[in-house]
Amino acid sequence: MALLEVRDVVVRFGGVTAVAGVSFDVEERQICGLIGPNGAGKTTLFNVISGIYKPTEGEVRFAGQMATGLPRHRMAPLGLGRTFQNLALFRSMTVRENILAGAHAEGRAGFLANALRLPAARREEQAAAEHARSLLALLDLEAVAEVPVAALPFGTQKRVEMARALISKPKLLLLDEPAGGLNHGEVDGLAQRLREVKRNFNLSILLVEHHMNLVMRVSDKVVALDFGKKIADGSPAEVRADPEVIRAYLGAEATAHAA
Ligand SMILES: Nc1ncnc2c1ncn2[C@@H]1O[C@H](COP(=O)(O)OP(=O)(O)OP(=O)(O)O)[C@@H](O)[C@H]1O
Repeated sequence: MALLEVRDVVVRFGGVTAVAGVSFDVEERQICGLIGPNGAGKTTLFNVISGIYKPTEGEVRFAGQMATGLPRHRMAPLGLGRTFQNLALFRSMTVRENILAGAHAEGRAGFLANALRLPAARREEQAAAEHARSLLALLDLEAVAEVPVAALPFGTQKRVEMARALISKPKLLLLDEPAGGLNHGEVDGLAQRLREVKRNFNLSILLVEHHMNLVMRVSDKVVALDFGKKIADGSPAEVRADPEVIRAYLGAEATAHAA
């Protein structure tokens, strides 16, 4: 059984069919890249998988459980972590505080135990602090741990967001354009970091990304969409050579040049 199963997902917005019956799987410990020209339906599908949109038809299963239509606060305990295209960090809080804020989804001790500072809550707090320390090291954030996020460059803030998503120990990490706004060197660093994160945490990653080079370098498999339909699904080499994919991208380029 695959970790994530997307089955016949359709999303309509009024008269617009943004996703027109897409199915694919993400296996355990797999990095899957979701690509496609502008308007292909990537963000819409990503929002269905992360629970922001309910599909018009079809379903998403996560670790064998139906995830479609679950309220968002029930997604993190299932093992789904995500980052956002436009960072969603607490800007006046420090890097460490932001990362720890992500640990709450994982907490089991409950509100009362936390309020009374019972031993179970204290143990959880210590474990989260320890985990935060290892994430600061892994994502090269130790030097800025006590700096408010607002004072940091965009590329560093993106690493903070990834650390915050990782502290809840997701089985599947959903990344929305992780390379967006990064410079060349930062994209190289990101490629290496994604592989390290997969190895260290034994998790799967689904990334929506415009940066083709990054997708082809880090993905174990790539799913390509065009006009809401899946046009290819395979290894990076297979998808890169797929005539439909080439046509979709060349067509998109020709349209952009004509505009
Ligand atoms: N909330 C909405 N209401 C109406 N139409 C929408 C909505 N969201 C997306 N669409 C339409 O659905 C289609 C797919 O959009 P989507 O944003 O999912 O594509 P995308 O592949 O993520 O594009 P991009 O690469 O430009 O972000 C587009 O035609 C878009 O205009």
